Parts: sequence; C-alpha cells; structure tokens
Amino acid sequence: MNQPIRGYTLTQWVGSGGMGEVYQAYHTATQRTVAIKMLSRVEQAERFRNEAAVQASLRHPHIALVYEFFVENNLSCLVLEYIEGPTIEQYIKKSGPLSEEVAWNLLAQIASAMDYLHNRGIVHRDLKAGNVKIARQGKAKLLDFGLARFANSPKLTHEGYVIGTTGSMAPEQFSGQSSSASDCWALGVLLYEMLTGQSPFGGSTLSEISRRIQKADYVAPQKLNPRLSKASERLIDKLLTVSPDRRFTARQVVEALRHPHLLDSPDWVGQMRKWWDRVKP
Ligand SMILES: Nc1ncnc2c1ncn2[C@@H]1O[C@H](COP(=O)(O)OP(=O)(O)OP(=O)(O)O)[C@@H](O)[C@H]1O
Repeated sequence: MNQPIRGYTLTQWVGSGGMGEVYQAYHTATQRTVAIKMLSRVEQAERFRNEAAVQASLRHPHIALVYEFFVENNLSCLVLEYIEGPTIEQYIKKSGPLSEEVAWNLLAQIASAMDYLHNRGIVHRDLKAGNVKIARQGKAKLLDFGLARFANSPKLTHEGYVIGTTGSMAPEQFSGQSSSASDCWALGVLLYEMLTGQSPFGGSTLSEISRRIQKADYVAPQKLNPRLSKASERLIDKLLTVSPDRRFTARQVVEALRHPHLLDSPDWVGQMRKWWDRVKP
C-alpha cells in the first residue's frame, strides 16, 4: 500500500463496487487528497475508460471532479476528487428519513447536476442513494459514472442485458430503452427514499419488482410519512410517471423546487392516467 503509484501514496481502502476498488490517496506534488478507482477486471477496461472520458469533461459544483486517468502495471486508475461524508444511502440507514427541507435541498442540487448532464447529451443511468455523497455543509456530490455514456457512444451492453440498479430502474429500461427521462425516474425514487426511508419498489423477486415498476405501483409516501407536504407527494408523482414523455424533466424539478406553488394544484388528468397505468391489463 505504501509504494507510490505515479506520485500517489495510497492511504486507505475506501470500498469496492461494480467497477473495482476505491482507495483514498495523497498526491505529494499537489498536496491533494484524492480517491483512486482501480479497475480489477481487464475485460471492463473499455467501460472504465468511458467513465473517465465522460467525467473528465464535466465541471459542475455537484459532480465529483476527475483529475486524471492512467494505466499502470495493467491497472486502470481513475483519480477523482475525494469526497468526505456519507452517501445518502448510508445516511438514511443510520439516521432514518431526511426532513423535507434537507431532502428538497439535496434534490435541487442533484437535479441541477442532472440537468447539466442532460443538456450535454449524457445519461447517467445509475443514479441512486448510494451514488450521492453528502459532503460538508450539506453539499450533494454525484459520484460514479460507471454506466454513463454519451448518448452517441458505442453501446457497451449486449442485447438483453439490462444495466442499472433494479430498484431505481425506470419502466422503459426493462425493455432496453434508456434516456434522460430514465434518470428523472431515478430522481423520483431517490426523493421517495429520502422522505420515507423506504424504497418505493421493493419486492422479494425481480419479477415482482419489475411488475411494480412497470405499473408505478408504490405505497403513497404520505402513508409512510404523514407529515409530508402535498407538494412533495405531487413531485414524486410527476417523476414516477410510467410514460417517459409525461415525466418531469430535471429542469422542471429545479423549477418546481424554486417555485413550489407550481405543485399546489392537483393534476387530475395525471391522476387518472396513473390510475389507468396501474389497472390496465
Ligand atoms: N470520489 C470519491 N470520494 C470518496 N469516496 C468515494 C468516491 N468514489 C467512490 N467512493 C466510495 O467508494 C466505494 C466504492 O465506490 P464505487 O463507486 O466503486 O461502487 P458503488 O457505488 O459502491 O457500487 P456500484 O459500482 O455497483 O455502483 C463506495 O463506498 C463509494 O461511496
């Protein structure tokens, strides 16, 4: 661990994920503490390179920076801004659901990062509570572009192989369709989890989870958190909408959070459509 790699001294193992191992490291020349993601499986090198290329081109206050990418001793290393603090998932596991004020604050930051990505033709594809860190002063930082790709870059999945984390997958992703709207569905799942502490689409089997997602069949969040405002409930409703065309965009989320009165009046047509999505054969 103490042998420096390209001037980086590994100081701590942070964890492992779908793409490889993550270490905290110190770069003496720049006196920077960074996170280094190391790819363990050679067959995923292209995927890893893709992650690096996507992230290196981005500059947004709520997206972790990429400093550099290099290959050393057959290991692909992605050097990232080190983000101190728990992920939203870790935070909820430890302390339970967030207050509406904190959840809205985090959602506004993440939606603005998503809007930034979507305006550049990038679909994140893996937004989930475990991929957002709560850094100092409640600042949200989006991590992990393992599954992101530019909309026109080569498809890295073979046919029939569904990517994404099942609980946050949008209905259309089960048939291989992913777009910026799928990220907005994941924003809805995230908001639901932050406010209730529970996943909207739990289930014991993949087919049960899939069936519930395809029908947007979730327990009304107010049943789990009776103090929840109508505005939060309507925002979740606007995001967990089966048809991608009728779902709120990231920009609309940012606007709605800035002007919550936009969510004041009930959307009867939307309610009827949702009811129909649930009951139709
Ligand atoms: N830039 C970073 N700063 C601090 N910790 C990080 C950073 N990037 C990742 N981590 C942490 O390292 C661990 C592994 O992260 P990684 O992104 O590889 O996988 P994951 O998000 O846990 O899973 P998956 O790859 O399946 O999405 C996680 O605990 C994550 O929070």
